[in-house]
Amino acid sequence: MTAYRTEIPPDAVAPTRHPDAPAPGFVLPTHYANCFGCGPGQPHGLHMRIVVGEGCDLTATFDVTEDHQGAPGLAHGGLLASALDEILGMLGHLTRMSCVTARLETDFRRPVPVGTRLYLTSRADAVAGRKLYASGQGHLDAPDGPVAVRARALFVQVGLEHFTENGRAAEIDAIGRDPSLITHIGDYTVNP
Ligand SMILES: CCCCC/C=C\C/C=C\C/C=C\C/C=C\CCCC(=O)SCCNC(=O)CCNC(=O)[C@H](O)C(C)(C)COP(=O)(O)OP(=O)(O)OC[C@H]1O[C@@H](n2cnc3c(N)ncnc32)[C@H](O)[C@@H]1OP(=O)(O)O
Repeated sequence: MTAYRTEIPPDAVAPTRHPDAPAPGFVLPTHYANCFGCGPGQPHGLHMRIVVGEGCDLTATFDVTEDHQGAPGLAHGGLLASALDEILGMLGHLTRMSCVTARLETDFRRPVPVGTRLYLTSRADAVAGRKLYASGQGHLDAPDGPVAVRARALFVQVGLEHFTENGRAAEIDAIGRDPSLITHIGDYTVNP
């Protein structure tokens, strides 16, 4: 079995913000209405609202509630990793790469109490062919608050067939009936 790593390879280049990437301040639309991370149609989801930054970077806030507990009054680590996965994966909107998470490394540096507002950031660090390397973190209660969680990730660009060939037929068929359930990379209105 391959021992995978997330180190940026020597042939990687700096990520390029696509000329048609949304402007700083733009709130990215959900990529799938039933996504656990950002979908409005997902009652148990995180409902993250992700905002485009000045470079190849994004920000979001995430309010930790009693629904997110792992230990009494503290956030579940896997759930915090999910929030980071979401804001990292959405970087593909800036580089115009439709990606899935191949690897996600998370450091939990401080406990995150219920009632915390986490200020999340992500940025694209490098691109090597289909591979997008990214990093992100979550600050406690203020954009410059203490770092509670941080992550490094590798995303791999995939075609539409990744979803159509692997997703359950019921959900794929539902998109066929209602294409507004998904937003493809680049398929949004910047100035509605
Ligand atoms: C009609 C329906 C359409 C629906 C579409 C709707 C929306 C989607 C569009 C955009 C998404 C937008 C935003 C995303 C927002 C949120 C983020 C959430 C994202 C997720 O939550 S997504 C779920 C979890 N995710 C998976 O479910 C992936 C399962 N997985 C696979 O599907 C394959 O594993 C895949 C595709 C990753 C690779 O497979 P593959 O066959 O295409 O390519 P291959 O294996 O050759 O890897 C290529 C190069 O990556 C290196 N590599 C691969 N894996 C590595 C690892 N772990 N560590 C280090 N390096 C790794 C290789 O070493 C090689 O490197 P090299 O080229 O240098 O040799």
